[in-house]
Amino acid sequence: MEDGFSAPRLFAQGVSYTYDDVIVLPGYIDFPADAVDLSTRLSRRLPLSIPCVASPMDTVSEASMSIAMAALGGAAIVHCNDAPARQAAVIRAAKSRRIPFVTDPAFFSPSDVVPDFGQDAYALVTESGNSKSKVIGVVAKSDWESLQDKSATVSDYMRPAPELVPASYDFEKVASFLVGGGLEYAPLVAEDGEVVDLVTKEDVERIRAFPKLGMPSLDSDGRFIVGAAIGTRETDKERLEHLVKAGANVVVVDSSQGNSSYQIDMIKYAKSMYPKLDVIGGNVVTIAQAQNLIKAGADGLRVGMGSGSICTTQEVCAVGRGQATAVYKVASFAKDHDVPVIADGGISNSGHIVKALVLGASTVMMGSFLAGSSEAPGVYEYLNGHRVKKYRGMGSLEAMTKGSDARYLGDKLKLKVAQGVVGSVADKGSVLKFIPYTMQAVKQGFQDLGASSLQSARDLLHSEILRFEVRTGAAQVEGGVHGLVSYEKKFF
Ligand SMILES: NC(=O)C1=CN([C@@H]2O[C@H](COP(=O)(O)OP(=O)(O)OC[C@H]3O[C@@H](n4cnc5c(N)ncnc54)[C@H](O)[C@@H]3O)[C@@H](O)[C@H]2O)C=CC1
Ligand SMILES: O=c1[nH]c(=O)c2[nH+]cn([C@@H]3O[C@H](COP(=O)(O)O)[C@@H](O)[C@H]3O)c2[nH]1
Ligand SMILES: [K+]
Repeated sequence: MEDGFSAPRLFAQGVSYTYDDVIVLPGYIDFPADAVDLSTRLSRRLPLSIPCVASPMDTVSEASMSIAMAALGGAAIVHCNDAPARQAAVIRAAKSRRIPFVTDPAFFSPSDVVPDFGQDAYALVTESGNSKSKVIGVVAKSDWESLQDKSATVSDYMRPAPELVPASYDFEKVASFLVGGGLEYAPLVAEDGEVVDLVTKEDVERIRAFPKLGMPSLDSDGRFIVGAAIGTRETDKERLEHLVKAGANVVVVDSSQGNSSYQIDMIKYAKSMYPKLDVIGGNVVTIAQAQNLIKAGADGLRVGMGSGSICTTQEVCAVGRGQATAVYKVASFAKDHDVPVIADGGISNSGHIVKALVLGASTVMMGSFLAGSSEAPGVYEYLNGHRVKKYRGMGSLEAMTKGSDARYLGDKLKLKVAQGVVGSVADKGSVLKFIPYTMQAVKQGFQDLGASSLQSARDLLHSEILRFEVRTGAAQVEGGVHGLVSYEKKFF
């Protein structure tokens, strides 16, 4: 007897469904959750060990996020709401190290007086007071605080030059260098002599308290894989050159509606200039859009229009698609061309990730899910007693105005209409902690539906063994916490 709907039948009803509308029926379990393999591809030639990608947004993805996501086995796409040289510098910073965090220490010169330590316990002293000159000592904030004579120069109370660690060392190597050597701190130094960071014993302890890191995303030189966004203007060709020189492993052509002559030309240009570079196109939500971008040479597709948490496109332009339908339709088409699909936007819990992957996506791209982390750009603020970080749409007036110098140069006379909002999200701590828990939850979801890998989920989907149903409003209420006077929702 038939039970539930197959995906083709579910998505052929003329209804735009999103993740919360659908539910996956359980399958048969004959393996432990830990055996679920979430390894995948970001684009045709770029493998990842977890299906997570950080959005190219200026409140999400810069160096710190790129490093942490690559260390976890995912990736981040550095946003392009900045001058090309600045975006390239972010890529270089991310690729200059193999540890999963950035501390961004202060640099002083020996003649400095009244140094500003910021939040740091230590700062580096170099010959000319910048990262490009030789390390000659370290100053501790505590030493400065206990100084009687505050007019002393840094050279009067600095500690001797510390032992240096090559920036190519990964976290475990740096940790054993510090701990094994009984050291308090050590500067990370690149091959060209530039000081990349200062790692302390406290950093090592903090990272060791997080779940153990899995297989990081590394390029053939053993450096972290980092992606970058570009636009579709003439000036983006020059940006692309900067990014490729900086070592970007993949570029995402970043438009809300990717099926345009502008984007098709840009994909063709990028593929002809840099044949070894994977180029991801988007955004798309239909088969016809996907077809054009694949024909132009796209190595990956970003799917989602209006599904983002900060996104007002569907309200403003009346165009878009429910995200579950969009992912299923585009992924079903793209698989026949061996083009991986990124389900972009609308992810607010691990169940959404399971649904996106089960419907054919190879990865999920997340903005709001990551924007409250310590790795996202910006500082924490307090709002009605909650610790929050700012999160804004790249189509919000604020972001458009900020990017106007770079992105909208020449468009100054055009009327700008926002397709996004500015808001804030709750502090979530480090992605190095909550992404491993999220991945464990995704593995449990895969186990419940009887899929031990992304490929096996896809086989179940296309053989129509995997069954779905639409949830009514009441079923959605039932599926959430209900009927309690009060409760606390703790994820891990
Ligand atoms: N995923 C989504 O649903 C949405 C995402 N966004 C995000 O907001 C940001 C801005 O997106 P868009 O507004 O789509 O930026 P965009 O730069 O792709 O497009 C802005 C406008 O410029 C036009 N344009 C693009 N290239 C051109 C060229 N070479 N010559 C002449 N005109 C050209 C486009 O047709 C469009 O009217 C992106 O980061 C995007 O990801 C914005 C809205 C929706
Ligand atoms: O309509 C939009 N207006 C915007 O201003 C905007 N900025 C980002 N995005 C898209 O939203 C995705 C992130 O969505 P989430 O916060 O739901 O993860 C991102 O990855 C983008 O695809 C926008 N969409
Ligand atoms: K939305």
